[in-house]
Amino acid sequence: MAAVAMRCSRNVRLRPAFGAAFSPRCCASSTASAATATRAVAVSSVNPLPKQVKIVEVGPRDGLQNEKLTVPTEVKLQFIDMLSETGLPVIEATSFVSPKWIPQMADQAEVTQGIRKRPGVVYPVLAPNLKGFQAAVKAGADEVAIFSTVSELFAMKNANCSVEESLQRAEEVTRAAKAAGVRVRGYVSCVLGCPYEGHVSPDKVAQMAKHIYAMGCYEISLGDTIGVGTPGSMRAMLDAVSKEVPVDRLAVHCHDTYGQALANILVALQMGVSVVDSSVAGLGGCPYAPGASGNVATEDLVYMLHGLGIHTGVDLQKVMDAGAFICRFLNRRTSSKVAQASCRL
Ligand SMILES: CC(C)(COP(=O)([O-])OP(=O)([O-])OC[C@H]1O[C@@H](n2cnc3c(N)ncnc32)[C@H](O)[C@@H]1OP(=O)([O-])[O-])[C@@H](O)C(=O)NCCC(=O)NCCSC(=O)C[C@@](C)(O)CC(=O)[O-]
Repeated sequence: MAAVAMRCSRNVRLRPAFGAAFSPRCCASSTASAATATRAVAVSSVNPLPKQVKIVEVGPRDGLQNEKLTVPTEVKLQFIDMLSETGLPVIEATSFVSPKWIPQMADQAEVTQGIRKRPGVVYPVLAPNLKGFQAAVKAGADEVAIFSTVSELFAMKNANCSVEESLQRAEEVTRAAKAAGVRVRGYVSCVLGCPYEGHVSPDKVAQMAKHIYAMGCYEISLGDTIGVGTPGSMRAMLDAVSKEVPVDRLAVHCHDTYGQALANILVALQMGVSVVDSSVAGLGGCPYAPGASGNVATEDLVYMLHGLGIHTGVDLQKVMDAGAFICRFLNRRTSSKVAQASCRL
């Protein structure tokens, strides 16, 4: 990795994430000070780092889609409303997929209709096919996301179709969306490895990204679905993809199975990417990607970006509060290292 040059910076003091009474599993005591300091540093690299990064919060969708415990609609709405107060510019709210496949998203219409939309915040929803798109629009969604993959076996397990069929479905959605004036984001899954097929060629990812971009998606999110990537494979993949799609139209979506997510994101930033997906408390994972763990935690991403002096517009404390809220409901420990550290665990 490139040499790190320190420069003068102000300390950032994180207040306690939440009180002991609020989350006893998480906080040892109400006096936990969580005095964590960060220094803004300049990372010298071939390309300058972006001054600003757009964070796409996927917690309410990717974060909850694989949870065993059914999360009531009111809890999801409170969670989304808390996230809306954090300064996050994009919050992926739910997915209009089959409830037989993803029972946790069965209340997609109620969630979409119930969000207290904050001006300036975008609330996309996943729509794998025309049926999902029409239901999403009927429920008031103003942006949708389609998904495909480079892996035949993953496409079959995840969406019960071939890659070709998934692209046909995506094409139908993007066409209908264009006619309806709805913006579409595109996901490509398994870009750094597939749970069924193993190694994935960067050129194949580049061709898929190009195809989906040509359909009219305004942004392509490159998913390391099972979190097997390394800074090396991320660099090789982005090298290939950025020859086909402008880098300012790319996002990265990193699961953290092997603990490489932040390192991979840093490489992506060095290569000019300035949109990053993340999930509060590190929740998430595709139910049809065995072995996948959660996404990079939004708290950890914000902490790193702010430490690099990169603007996000996000209030870390408020994100930690939203993470504590959902973890308390799920009765699970946060996967965010920053939230754990701030609780002095
Ligand atoms: C894609 C389908 C719907 C195809 O599902 P299918 O069973 O192949 O479709 P079908 O057309 O044969 O329809 C079968 C039944 O599903 C219904 N149906 C059909 N479409 C819909 C719809 N949109 N919403 C609600 N219901 C739907 C349809 O009406 C019918 O109902 P029935 O007659 O049996 O009662 C299904 O396979 C599915 O829902 N899969 C779930 C995929 C999913 O949500 N995976 C997780 C998200 S992707 C991900 O996490 C990766 C990502 C994006 O985060 C990035 C990364 O990490 O890489």
